[in-house]
Amino acid sequence: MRMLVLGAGALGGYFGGRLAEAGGDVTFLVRPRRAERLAGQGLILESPFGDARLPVKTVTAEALTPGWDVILLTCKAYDLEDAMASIAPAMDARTAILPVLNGLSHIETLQARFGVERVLGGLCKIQATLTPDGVVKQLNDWRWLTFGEVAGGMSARVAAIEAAFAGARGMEAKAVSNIAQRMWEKLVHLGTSAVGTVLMRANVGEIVRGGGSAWLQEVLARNAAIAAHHGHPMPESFMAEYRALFSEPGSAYATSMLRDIEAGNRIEGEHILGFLAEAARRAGVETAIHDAAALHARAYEQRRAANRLP
Ligand SMILES: NC(=O)C1=CN([C@@H]2O[C@H](COP(=O)(O)OP(=O)(O)OC[C@H]3O[C@@H](n4cnc5c(N)ncnc54)[C@H](OP(=O)(O)O)[C@@H]3O)[C@@H](O)[C@H]2O)C=CC1
Ligand SMILES: CC(C)(CO)C(=O)C(=O)O
Repeated sequence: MRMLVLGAGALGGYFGGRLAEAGGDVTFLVRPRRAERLAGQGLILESPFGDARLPVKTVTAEALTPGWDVILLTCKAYDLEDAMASIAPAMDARTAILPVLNGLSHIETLQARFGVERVLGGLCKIQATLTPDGVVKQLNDWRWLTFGEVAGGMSARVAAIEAAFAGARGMEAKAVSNIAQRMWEKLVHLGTSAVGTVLMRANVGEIVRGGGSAWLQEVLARNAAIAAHHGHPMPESFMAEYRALFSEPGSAYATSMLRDIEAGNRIEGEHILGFLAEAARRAGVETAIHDAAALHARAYEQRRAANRLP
């Protein structure tokens, strides 16, 4: 299976790197600065499952030609337009796009551009980051890449992707028959942790130790109500797992959005927090907390644009 990975950041670097390490046919579609760094130092992974420094194949957008089975799309939501323009020359009738972005609305955007049949659903449960010196760091043992046909059911192509990743260490890739439901579950999970950690500028343990466990549970309940209104009720087993996750006083759990804020980077505020606030309004769920989180993200972006970050 020929895989093109757009982006060699936290997720692209980690999952693409693990597949390359296992002998998979992987090429990274990167911008010139990252291409230069990868050529110089290789792709460096630091992970509880074993570190690696790998020579990897790269290509830049101008040199891209068709002939890929899968494009693993790992950009941030604010780069989606540019990423779609970059992958367009790679697309042909056999190519499936597997996006791992958080959120939901990118699926329709990709379908509108490339056709419904070209786009898979996908999500990741992992905590990883790209350090300023170009190292992909996995921060704990979360390692799951989950994907499937947006319309539901299994297919030869998603089974083939699962098989391609089978030998890769430090990750578990799974094809599922209900990816739409699973993406809503991820949004409820991420929505709770992003609203919580971004509004409080603290990790889950710090919020809980500060007396915020009940508040996090309320955010979780509201996100579940939003998902239910949109046709995706959360199973009780899911709620039990995340009620426990959001009550742990010792937890160091934080989101990629909080890490980006702390590093002064752009964030996916509208794509995740703005989307959730709007979805809450449509669902008739009390919106005050979601509105505050979305506003907080917008105010952060304003401050960043004004060059006034500490
Ligand atoms: N990090 C995490 O722990 C998790 C992240 N996610 C989600 O996964 C998605 C990706 O996040 P993450 O991996 O952290 O992001 P990163 O910023 O670490 O990586 C994204 C990469 O995409 C590259 N990119 C963007 N546009 C293009 C383009 N047109 N051509 C080539 N490369 C491009 C960027 O390259 P450049 O360096 O050139 O800008 C960047 O390196 C997000 O939606 C995030 O919310 C989900 C679960 C966990
Ligand atoms: C929910 C979480 C923390 C884990 O995958 C995530 O998606 C993120 O940090 O962006």
